[in-house]
Amino acid sequence: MFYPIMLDIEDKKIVVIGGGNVGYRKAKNFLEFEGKVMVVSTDFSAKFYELKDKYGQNIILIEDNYKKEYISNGFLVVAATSSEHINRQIAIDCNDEGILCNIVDSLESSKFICPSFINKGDLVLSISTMGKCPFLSKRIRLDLEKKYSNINSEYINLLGEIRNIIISDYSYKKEELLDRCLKLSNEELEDFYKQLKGE
Ligand SMILES: C[C@@]1(CC(=O)O)C2=NC(=C\c3[nH]c(c(CCC(=O)O)c3CC(=O)O)Cc3[nH]c(c(CC(=O)O)c3CCC(=O)O)/C=C3\N/C(=C\2)[C@@H](CCC(=O)O)[C@]3(C)CC(=O)O)/[C@H]1CCC(=O)O
Ligand SMILES: NC(=O)c1ccc[n+]([C@@H]2O[C@H](COP(=O)([O-])OP(=O)(O)OC[C@H]3O[C@@H](n4cnc5c(N)ncnc54)[C@H](O)[C@@H]3O)[C@@H](O)[C@H]2O)c1
Repeated sequence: MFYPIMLDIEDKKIVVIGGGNVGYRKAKNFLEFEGKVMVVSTDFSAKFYELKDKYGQNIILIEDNYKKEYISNGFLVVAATSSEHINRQIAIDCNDEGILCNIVDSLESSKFICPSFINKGDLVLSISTMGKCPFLSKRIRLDLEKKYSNINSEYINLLGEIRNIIISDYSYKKEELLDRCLKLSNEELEDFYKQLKGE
């Protein structure tokens, strides 16, 4: 069973082996959450050079075949090569070293898996099917993206400010007020905030 968790990846060594489509998707997601990623691959798809331009020192590209030394002291490792054999070897090496690994072609050998997610600053929605059907995870993500398209980090911050006022001044009707907030448009929420502050 996989337990859903939010991991602090700041200043941790993250290694992705394999520079194709899947390795790209995994590396990009770590970078989006301010991780630092080393990618080891025999060759790289062109999109990796765009990541290098965007994220600079946070991504290191090593053009080489996989060797065990690359995962040494790793915190997280993703095996995303096109070779089933190499991916299995990476799983064995990670187990020997006690490193958490995600083996993209083997749920059974993975010690963590990557959910589909929507990142809206302080609101993160993640979806997993425990590996049963990633296609469904993606479909639900696309549906949720549409449904919650009005939510952005400004909206979450504003809700946070309003919640603070509600807790300190109106705690006796906290639920009722929060419920009202969630029914308001962004503009109406701004007005409500001003009203609460007495402006
Ligand atoms: C969610 C997402 C996140 C991400 O990749 O970070 C993700 N897979 C995504 C897409 C996707 N993956 C595949 C297809 C083609 C359709 C199909 O085969 O179903 C599509 C659809 C597409 O690409 O359109 C093929 C596939 N995936 C896995 C295997 C191996 C196996 O099943 O053993 C194979 C067969 C490979 C082969 O054929 O050789 C395994 C895994 N994929 C997972 C995650 C983990 C479980 C997630 C969960 O619990 O749902 C897990 C277990 C491990 C892991 O990768 O962490 C991302 C959507 C991101 C988004 O856009 O929102
Ligand atoms: N988990 C998922 O979401 C998911 C989705 C689709 C496919 N897959 C699986 O992911 C794997 C990779 O798919 P892809 O589309 O990225 O393939 P790809 O062919 O685009 O990329 C594979 C990369 O692995 C590198 N590579 C091969 N042997 C290597 C070695 N010995 N050392 C270092 N690098 C090596 C290649 O140079 C290439 O860059 C496949 O096994 C596929 O079955 C997983």
